[in-house]
Amino acid sequence: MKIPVMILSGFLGSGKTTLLLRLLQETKRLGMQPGVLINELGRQDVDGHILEGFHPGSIQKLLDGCVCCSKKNELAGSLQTLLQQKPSIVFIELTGVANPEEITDALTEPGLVRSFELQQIITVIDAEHALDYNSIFATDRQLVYTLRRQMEVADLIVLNKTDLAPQHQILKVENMIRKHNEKARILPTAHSRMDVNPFLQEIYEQRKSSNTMATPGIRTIHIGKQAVMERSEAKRVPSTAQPSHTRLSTLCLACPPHPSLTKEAVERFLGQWNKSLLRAKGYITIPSHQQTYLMQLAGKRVYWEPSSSVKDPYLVFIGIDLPTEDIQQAWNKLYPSSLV
Ligand SMILES: Nc1nc2c(ncn2[C@@H]2O[C@H](COP(=O)(O)OP(=O)(O)OP(=O)(O)O)[C@@H](O)[C@H]2O)c(=O)[nH]1
Repeated sequence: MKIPVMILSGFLGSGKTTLLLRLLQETKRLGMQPGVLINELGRQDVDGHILEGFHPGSIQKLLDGCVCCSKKNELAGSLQTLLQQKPSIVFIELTGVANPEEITDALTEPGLVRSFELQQIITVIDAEHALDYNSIFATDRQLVYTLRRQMEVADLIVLNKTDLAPQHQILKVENMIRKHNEKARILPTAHSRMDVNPFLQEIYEQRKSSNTMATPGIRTIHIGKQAVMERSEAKRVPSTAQPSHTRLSTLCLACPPHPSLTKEAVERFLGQWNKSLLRAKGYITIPSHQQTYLMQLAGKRVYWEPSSSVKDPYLVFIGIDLPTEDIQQAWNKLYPSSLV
């Protein structure tokens, strides 16, 4: 029986990892064995740390590039490694700038098609910021194209961060999504909180009975109480896909503890680069609190979450035309590591 694959797509910071955690909690509850493939643009792995404790050994990481372009050749190897763990389901969390159809294409290649079967593409949309992206990225047509494809090829759209957007804005985002995808169910959520059991229960039952019910080209998707039959090939567009991004770059800053490192100072530093900075995340130890935090800049918001300490704290920046050298120099000036 082929291993079902669930792809999680959606722009940077929309809530993919938050949803992945929910899916993993439910797979654990059902006693299923998940395999996870995480792809991150930065060299340092932030999401992998967040998932620590979940099924160690069954997480593969592809760092420092996007699996739909520069890391594409490594996708098959990572999936083959996961295969050795005999997972009952595989989740692939894409980078925020990945075009999911590139991965669906890769899954149909000879080395993988016999082992894996695409079950579902879930795209997570940030209700607070989605409407701004078209104007923010007006000059980067490839990125606008990618964001559109993320919506168009989705089977389910999780409209997340509804706690941060007024109702009239949520309706506008729904209309925008509908223009790009007439069929997919749109599920408004906060903190990617949704009932993931129906997705997994069906797979669990299928694998228990090893009963291949699927008619070729048709799959049954259960969302909540609704079951939708649809022809999968209708949405699978063969590779006219383009690489998903052009001007994106990443930077990793080392953050050894420094006496003047405070949350406020870090937020001021992030604000300095807000023209080009799209996302930042990483681990920082604040000496005055004697505490390490997972810091996340997503959209215009900064989140601080207490975390267990990490060996070498770091921050990953992701942005368009990011002035990486200027940022590095400014950081070194503020926090020379020799002062540690
Ligand atoms: N207020 C609010 N915060 C959220 C919600 N969902 C996620 N967050 C926070 O937003 C930040 C980014 O969430 P992630 O789940 O890491 O987003 P992501 O899509 O995986 O991000 P990338 O992997 O960088 O693309 C985290 O600090 C989350 O706690 C939500 O619905 N409401």
